[in-house]
Amino acid sequence: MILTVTPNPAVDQTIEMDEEVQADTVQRSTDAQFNSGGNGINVSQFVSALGTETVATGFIGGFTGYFIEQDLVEYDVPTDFVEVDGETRINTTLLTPESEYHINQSGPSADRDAVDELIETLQDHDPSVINIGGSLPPEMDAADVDRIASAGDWDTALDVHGELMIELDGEYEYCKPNREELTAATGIEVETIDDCAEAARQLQERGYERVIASMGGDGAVLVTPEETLYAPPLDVDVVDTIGAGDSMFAAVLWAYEQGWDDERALRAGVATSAQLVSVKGPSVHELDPEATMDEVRVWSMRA
Ligand SMILES: Nc1ncnc2c1ncn2[C@@H]1O[C@H](COP(=O)(O)OP(=O)(O)O)[C@@H](O)[C@H]1O
Ligand SMILES: O=P(O)(O)OC[C@H]1O[C@](O)(COP(=O)(O)O)[C@@H](O)[C@@H]1O
Repeated sequence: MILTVTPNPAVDQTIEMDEEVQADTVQRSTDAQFNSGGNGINVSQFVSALGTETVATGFIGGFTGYFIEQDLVEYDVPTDFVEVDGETRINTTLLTPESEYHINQSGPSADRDAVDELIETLQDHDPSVINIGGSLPPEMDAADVDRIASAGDWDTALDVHGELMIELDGEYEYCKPNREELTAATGIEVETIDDCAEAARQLQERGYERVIASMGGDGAVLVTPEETLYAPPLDVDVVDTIGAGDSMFAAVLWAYEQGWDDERALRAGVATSAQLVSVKGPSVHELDPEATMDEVRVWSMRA
């Protein structure tokens, strides 16, 4: 079972406007919606859409935390969050004709006792894989992440900020940095596929067994202990790329969970993310990588 840990979940509020933002005047939105968010939660939604068992955990609080629990019922995602004081954050995205504005709150604190309670929750579920995704709340640090990863007989998959990736001391089975995270973790400006492979290999040397490094519309590189693979994206009409990386990671973990090899896991990740970017928003109830994964081309790169 793939269990996800979202240390700092969010209610994502998306507001659309048909004009640019101006100071000192009241403006009106044309559309607005709320979704539950945070990388781990997104991964659980995609794992569920792939038809596999999952549980979403992490820290929640207040009415916004309640919203997330209720919203996940809609997606058939069982939850087992640890409650903390304060309100789960609201992250606001403002879409105007010319620009996107993002304001992410810091969220309520999670102290050592809360992390201990979370570890007990994970142990009760006995997952085969845990996915830890997104930023850390106030008071939680890299040592807490190492502690969670080593508290059970599970594989740990990470999708956290690049700066945090290099503060960790534990051994991790999977990570999925995007371009910015690769640069933050290694200092390498990722422009070419070779840059991406080099940055991913450097991360692997720091204790990440398999690195799934994604480059948006330029595809993805998978570095394993044996080889380096590259796959370009599928040629699809892109509606938006919200949740692309989370859908890719969910599918790769899902594929490994089924015993698939590296090449098939990468194909599944590329096919699933292509399906997601072809529809509006990150909310899907069903994903079917097997319908298109044979169209994904995979090259072996020289190590
Ligand atoms: N414009 C695009 N066209 C086709 N596929 C895309 C596009 N953007 C993203 N993808 C797919 O989603 C994967 C993850 O996207 P990326 O933007 O790198 O992740 P993140 O959301 O973590 O930043 C890519 O490797 C690719 O397979
Ligand atoms: O934890 P952070 O870095 O503040 O980011 C949280 C935000 O990232 C998201 O998980 C989206 O992730 P992506 O930017 O990778 O698509 C939102 O749902 C959430 O509001």
